[in-house]
Amino acid sequence: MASLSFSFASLSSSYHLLLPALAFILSCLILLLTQKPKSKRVNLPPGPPGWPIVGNLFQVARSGKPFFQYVDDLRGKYGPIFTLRMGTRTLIILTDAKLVHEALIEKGQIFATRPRENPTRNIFSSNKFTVNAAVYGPVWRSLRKNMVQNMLSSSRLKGFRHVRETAMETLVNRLRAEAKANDGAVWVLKNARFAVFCILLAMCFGLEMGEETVKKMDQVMKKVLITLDPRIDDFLPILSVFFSKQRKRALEVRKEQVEFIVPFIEKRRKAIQNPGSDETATSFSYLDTLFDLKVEGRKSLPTDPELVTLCSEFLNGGTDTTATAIEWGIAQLIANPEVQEKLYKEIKLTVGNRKVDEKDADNMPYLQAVVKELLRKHPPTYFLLTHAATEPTTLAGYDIPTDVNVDFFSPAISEDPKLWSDPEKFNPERFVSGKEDADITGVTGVKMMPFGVGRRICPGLGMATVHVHLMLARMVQEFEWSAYPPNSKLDFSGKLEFTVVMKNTLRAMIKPRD
Ligand code: HEM
Repeated sequence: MASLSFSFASLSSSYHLLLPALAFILSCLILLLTQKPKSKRVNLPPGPPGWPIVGNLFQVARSGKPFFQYVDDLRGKYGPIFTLRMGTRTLIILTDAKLVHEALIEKGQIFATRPRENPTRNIFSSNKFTVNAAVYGPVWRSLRKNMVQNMLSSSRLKGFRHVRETAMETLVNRLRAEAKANDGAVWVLKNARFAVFCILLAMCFGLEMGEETVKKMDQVMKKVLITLDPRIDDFLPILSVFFSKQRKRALEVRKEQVEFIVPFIEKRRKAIQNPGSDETATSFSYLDTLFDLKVEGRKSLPTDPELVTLCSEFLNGGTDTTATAIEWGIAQLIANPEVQEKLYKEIKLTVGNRKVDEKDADNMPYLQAVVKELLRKHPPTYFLLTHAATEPTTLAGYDIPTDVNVDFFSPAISEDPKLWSDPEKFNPERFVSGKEDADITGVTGVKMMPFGVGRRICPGLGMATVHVHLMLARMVQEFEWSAYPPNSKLDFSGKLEFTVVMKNTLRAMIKPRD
């Protein structure tokens, strides 16, 4: 889930702000130089030399490269663990599977917390009152346990089967209608996103919602994500005086989010207080588990704004991540028609003429291999997964203080030639033969980490897997996918938004199967 990591996407565009701020920074530098040196030197991992106060911010901004590219280039020079100083923030970046295992599995408890947040994020996380943002401790345990046991366990998931079935029908119908109106061409991400958003909305609020409400809800969520994009003053808080307009804007967006979502919370509350009174209400929802949730160490129940935050986390956690996986998946099936054909044959052989059901995935080893390869090659949140240490510790002989971000750069692992044969190639066969299998939870060894590993591993892993298998299988069962414009070559470069999406949003041709 990308709200978990900094996107840095807008950093280069803030470059012009750095120069006028320089004078301000220099005066602070004088102050800094007059300070006494600290008694004990900390032995941090190596990294590019930076300037006082701003650290490596200038280099990153001036490089003109996307931040993930910049990080990727550094690992060639500094090895599997290195340090970047982004203003007042220190990032220690890990790019090696063994080190990830040491940090997140062997020393899992130490690296299970999150670093301090910037003020904007604190507003939208109700001061760290979400599973993702909570520091490792009682609040995190209570929220995570509730989400996993009451919503994401396999028995709970089964209860929402009808929601997924309806969403799949809607998806197929929308694709058919869009293709009919556009000579066979459809947008992939947008349609996949809509389908999964509808599923999560129904699970979250337990209310049937019309298309217009769904769209409005989506707009509100997107506005929040844009507001959360990091700004230069997140790294140089002394510049925050220049960003009062943006701070005011963040408060306005939060107000809009709360005012839009609270009426749905009230509607659901009334529906469960008076069963049968609301015909749009379904039998169970995430909200039902939150109304009376007793959180360890807190006397009060969650407030309405906190419920808004928790619902938003549920929706955001699973929407873009899953839709992004589908976009890359369809792109790979187009680029590798033999894989698409083999998958279609497996679907035909397994289900005959009826529609694919989510249980069918258990009997489709090739579908499972395609999805695993897809998550290896294109982990949707492949950028930095951000953790922090609960106590000072060491990794690879270097000191890891508690006030630094410990970031995991997962593509370096899932494309490591020491771990994978021909890692650049999209090749589901590697998983069919069993020669190159990988434990996706990382417990027995880390080779890929699309859902993270260790105590903070994505709690939605099971649900996300069901969604990706089902959606991909249905989309291939119903349609033959090819490039748009016909015979054109796909560009597989990515760009960092909330997740790592295709740089050129995928539009594809579909032909209904017989
Ligand atoms: C393909 C889909 C998904 C992908 C690739 C994905 C990926 C991730 C990743 C990489 C993390 C960070 C792990 C870490 O910090 O080490 C994470 C955390 C999280 N994800 Fe997902 N996720 C997906 C779907 C979902 C779904 C469907 C939900 C729930 C509705 C969800 C809820 C969360 C939450 C709450 C966390 C925070 C966990 C914590 O801090 O304890 N995710 N996810």
